[in-house]
Amino acid sequence: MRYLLSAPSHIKATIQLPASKSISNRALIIHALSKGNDVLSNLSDCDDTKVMVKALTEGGEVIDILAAGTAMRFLTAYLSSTPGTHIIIGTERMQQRPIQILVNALRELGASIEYTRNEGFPPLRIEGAPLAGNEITLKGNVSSQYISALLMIGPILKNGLQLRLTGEVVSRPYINLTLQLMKDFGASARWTSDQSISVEPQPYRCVPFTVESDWSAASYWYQMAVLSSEADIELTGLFRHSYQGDSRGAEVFARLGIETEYTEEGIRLRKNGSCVKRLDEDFVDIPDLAQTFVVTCALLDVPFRFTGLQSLKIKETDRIEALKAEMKKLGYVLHDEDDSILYWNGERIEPQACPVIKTYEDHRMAMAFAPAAIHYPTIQIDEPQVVSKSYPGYWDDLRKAGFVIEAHATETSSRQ
Ligand SMILES: O=C(O)C1=C[C@@H](OP(=O)(O)O)[C@@H](O)[C@H](O)C1
Ligand SMILES: C=C(OP(=O)(O)O)C(=O)O
Repeated sequence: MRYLLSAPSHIKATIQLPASKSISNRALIIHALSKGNDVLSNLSDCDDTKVMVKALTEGGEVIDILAAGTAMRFLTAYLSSTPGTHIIIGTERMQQRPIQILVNALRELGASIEYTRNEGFPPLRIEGAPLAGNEITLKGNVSSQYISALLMIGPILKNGLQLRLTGEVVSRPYINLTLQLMKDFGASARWTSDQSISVEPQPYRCVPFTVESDWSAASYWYQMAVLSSEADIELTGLFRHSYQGDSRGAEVFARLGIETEYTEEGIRLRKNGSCVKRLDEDFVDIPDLAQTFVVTCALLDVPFRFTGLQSLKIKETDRIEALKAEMKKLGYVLHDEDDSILYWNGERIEPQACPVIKTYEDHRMAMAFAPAAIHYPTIQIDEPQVVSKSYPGYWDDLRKAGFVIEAHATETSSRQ
């Protein structure tokens, strides 16, 4: 299936954003480890959280986490440290996303984990048992999810846990998010230096907890606000003092002319028309916003150089290659360097007359390219259902904001 999108001439909407999947999935693991009955409110209803809920409530010998990186990594640590034998599987892409750094660290703690297919990649066969804590050294420059996964089991390990991270730590705000949630649930965990974290062997306490809305999802609404000639958008469920690193998106969008006003319910976006001439930004802390800003800057005709993108190659798809290929369809020639930098100096070619944007089973390709309909009225988004990984209501929310969405069957979808 494909969606042909027609954007409204001006956007006025109040949108209840989905809950953060990163917070939901951490709260679920910690809640399971705290063995209490307190309620988690506003859990996400996205695919990545649904698979986590199912794994923790139904268990079962084979656990399929589909495309959820957080579920794969967090459950690997959780299942290793709790009794029971499980095989954890995922999509074809998940079988190409590395997990060796986490598996090796868990094995050092005494975990019993086997690769059932390819060394270093899921699926995994895990025999869970209580683990004893230790001091572990691991790479911090591949995925922060390995570190978050280990940290969350830290309080239940006999001697707690000391982690020493090597290399440039990527996605550091996600590690801080983990530490913050652990503290909210009564754990004692903290950075002891720039590259070391210590967790005390002190059990979690179960507390009622409300999940904040998703700041990564908010970024697509900022994008619509900045690309459209007039916009009045309110996003509800975001907190003024957010735990989420992607709330920094508000500061970056301020440089493109969007002001953020905090309200009782969330935030309101206003255009002020002042925009930088070029944007240079390091994305090492905010990798999930890279697609949003690549599409936005190009369409605003703002040349850019984005660094710190080294984790993009191992996400839902190789996002560096996907961005280059799909932006070319819209007439923008992007360049990459060292697998970690994307830049655009203003180079243009003739855009395709009716571009069909491939989404590569990556929700963020669909969500970041949809706002481009404001400038490209013939744009189509292929396999739009991919958004359910983090934001199942995305297309309904676009309709609410005045977009008209026409579904077209494609050969593959009409055969299904
Ligand atoms: O811990 C998390 O919730 C996440 C960490 C980041 O991954 P990496 O640490 O692999 O960069 C981010 O891209 C992902 O969407 C969610
Ligand atoms: C990278 C992402 O997710 P994950 O790694 O959890 O699959 C994402 O949501 O952009």
